Amino acid sequence: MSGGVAMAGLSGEQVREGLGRLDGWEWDPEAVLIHRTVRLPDFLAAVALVNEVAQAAEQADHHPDIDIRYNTVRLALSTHSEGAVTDKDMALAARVDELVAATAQTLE
Ligand SMILES: C[C@H](O)[C@H](O)[C@H]1CNC2=NC(N)=NC(=O)C2=N1
Repeated sequence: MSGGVAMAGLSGEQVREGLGRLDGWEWDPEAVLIHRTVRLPDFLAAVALVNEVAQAAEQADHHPDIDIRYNTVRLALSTHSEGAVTDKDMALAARVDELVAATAQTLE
């Protein structure tokens, strides 16, 4: 094998195991992604969270699909180059969880 980090798609069991260590993420095996939805007090708070996620994404060179609807942010992670959910998705999801946990206020 040449240099670089192997980034194999995770098995269903591995994805489930990973989700057990995350907060609020769900797996969509048909869409080949994991997703989490966060509700915030208002639109600007939603945009602020997305800005923090954007910084983390740039650092990781891994980028979620992001949907903002007023105060609700849906994040989806998949490794497009692999056509699979990988450890890169799990790692960024864990980072997102930290950012959400550090957010002043989230709504149920
Ligand atoms: C060159 C660069 O590393 C790739 O294009 C990265 C960028 N961000 C990415 N993000 C996601 N979610 N999947 C990818 O396969 C991916 N590829």
